[in-house]
This record gives sequence, C-alpha cells and structure tokens, in this order.
Amino acid sequence: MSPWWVAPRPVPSGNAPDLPRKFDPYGGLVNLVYALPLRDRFRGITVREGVLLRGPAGWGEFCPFREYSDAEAVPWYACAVEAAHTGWPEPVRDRVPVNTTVPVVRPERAHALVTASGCRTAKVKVADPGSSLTADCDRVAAVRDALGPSGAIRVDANAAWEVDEACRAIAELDRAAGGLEYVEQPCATLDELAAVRRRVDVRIAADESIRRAGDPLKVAVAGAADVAVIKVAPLGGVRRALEVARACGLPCVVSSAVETSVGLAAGLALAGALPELDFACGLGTISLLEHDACSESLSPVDGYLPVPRRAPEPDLAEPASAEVTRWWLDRMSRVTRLAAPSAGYHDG
Ligand SMILES: O=C(O)CCC(=O)C1=CC=C[C@@H](O)[C@@H]1C(=O)O
Ligand SMILES: [Mg+2]
Repeated sequence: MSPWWVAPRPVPSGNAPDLPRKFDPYGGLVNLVYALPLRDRFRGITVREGVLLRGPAGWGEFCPFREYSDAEAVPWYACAVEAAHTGWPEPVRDRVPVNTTVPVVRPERAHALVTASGCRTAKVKVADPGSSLTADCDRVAAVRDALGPSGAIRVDANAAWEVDEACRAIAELDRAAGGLEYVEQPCATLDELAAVRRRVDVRIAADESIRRAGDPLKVAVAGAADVAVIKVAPLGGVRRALEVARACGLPCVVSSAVETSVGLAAGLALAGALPELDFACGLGTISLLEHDACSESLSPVDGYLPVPRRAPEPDLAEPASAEVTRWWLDRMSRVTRLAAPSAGYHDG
C-alpha cells in the first residue's frame, strides 16, 4: 500500500442519529448508503452512490466510483475519516467562487443550465465517446451565449484525445467559445500534455494525471500544465490535498467528485484553506444530482459557495436498496482492512 497517505486516527464515535446504520471498524458508524439519480448522464453514470458516515467531528462521505479498485478507494476512505473524526484545518476565506458544470447535453439545455446556475464560469464536458467535435462546439457556443462575453469557459476532455487531435479540437473549441480559460486533461500522459501545451495558446489543466497517479505528491506537472486540478477525496482528505497542491507548485482549482453536500463540504474546506485561489472551483455540482442528501444543500448563490466548518446533516437521504447497501458495506470493509496496516489502525 502506498505510504503517501495516512488517514487520521479516529476517536470513539458519538451517537449517530436514528438512521439505518452498520458499525464501521474504525470508530465511526456507517449510517447510510445512498443512491441518488443524476439529472443528466455524467461520466457514464446516471446514479451517484456512496456511503455517509458519522463520527465526533461530523459527517464524511465515501463515494469512489464503482469501477475504482479497493486500493484506489483507500484515500477516499481517508477523506471520509478525516471529515468524520478529525475535522478540517482552519480556512483563510469564508466563501469561494465556483463554476457550473455542463454535462454532454444539447446546446439549448446547456444554455438553460448555465443561465439557471448564476455562475460566471462554466466547465463544459467534451470529447465524450457519444458526442462529436461539432456537437461540443455547438454546446460551448451556447454556453458563451448564456454567459455573455465576460464569462469564463473551460472544457474537460478526460484524457480522450491523442496529441494532434487535441491541438485540432482545442483550436476549434477556442474559436467556438470566443476564448477558453483552460482545457482540462486533453490527453492521458504528462508528456502528451506538455506536447499539446507547446502547440496551443490555451492554458492546460492537469486532473487525472494528478488524482490517479501512484503517488500524487511526486507528479511533476510543472512544464506539462498551467493549472492543477485538486480533488479532496481521491487525494486522501484536506490535509493531504493541501500537500499535493503545495508540491504541484501551480495555481490550483479544487474540483468535486459529484458528491452530496456532505462530500462537497470537504471540497469547500480544501478550497477555503488553499493559500491562493486564482480560479473558480468545480464545486457547483450539487445541481447534477436530482436531489441532495441534505436540506442545507451547498448550492451556489451568485456564483459563490460558503466555506463550512462541518458538513451539513444528511437529513434527506433515503437508504439505498439492500443490494446496493450490501455492495457498499462489503467494499467499505475491504477498503478499511486495506487502510489498516499503513494507517496504523487497530480493528474493532
Ligand atoms: O470540475 C467540475 O466542474 C465538476 C467535477 C467534474 O468535472 C468531474 C467530477 C468527477 C469526475 C470527472 O468526470 C470530472 C472531472 O474530470 O473533473
Ligand atoms: Mg477533470
């Protein structure tokens, strides 16, 4: 198990609220497995699943995407444990600007989503296998029409392009957008990002190159990217993500993993604690879910979100089906066993 992360040691848990619960071996109480529908397909899913767990410091969210291995899910668990048992470092700001996120939808829907968001920055998903560059350009042009000339538009290709294809696509998308703020992970490798960066005059942001690296603390993104996308859950929690941000030595954008407001609170705690914040953060994603787990939903107002000291209570979450609950509890018990040796935990 990679030593680059160590989850904070839990303390005996408090009394969980009266919700269906299973015991978490590390002193928390796995209170609720959720399964929430998305408004639009996003990154290949239409339902977002995860586990909300409670400890003395509040609520945490464990929600690695289903296709992730148990080993890759370990830092996601560390992030939930930090929120539930340790809490977060002091913030240096009380609110952060956020972008709205546009899935692979038709131009008119993209226009409506951006208009309804109240955000001044939009991130548009492009290069989806089911889409085309023409459709991506139409979506981006509709987003520009909704934002007006002063808004910022970024696109995310999730490592879909080869270098030449990326250079061609970025030129067309930049024209359609009337100027792009940056392109997120146009290709898969750092060398490819560096090659694209030398050939286009749009900023390049590294995302998967950081969060899915063997040791994110050792990723030399400088030279390959202009911006580092930092996600709190895959990087093992706020404290670990702050270390990665520092090691990257680039301007950082905190981005979500499409969590409920419980998990988004950890992302906001990270964005609140970053010394510098040069770009709007990808934390306006609660609108991607049909409904939240929390009545105190972290939904942007005028393009900003507050920096909370604790996650909101998941008072709206309905438990998932018995089959989904079993899948997640089995996964969580495997992951907590994986976490135990390097984290110095003792079972029970
Ligand atoms: O950054 C944002 O605007 C929202 C979050 C977001 O885009 C993502 C969340 C989770 C997985 C990815 O599909 C995607 C990303 O690549 O950043
Ligand atoms: Mg991304």
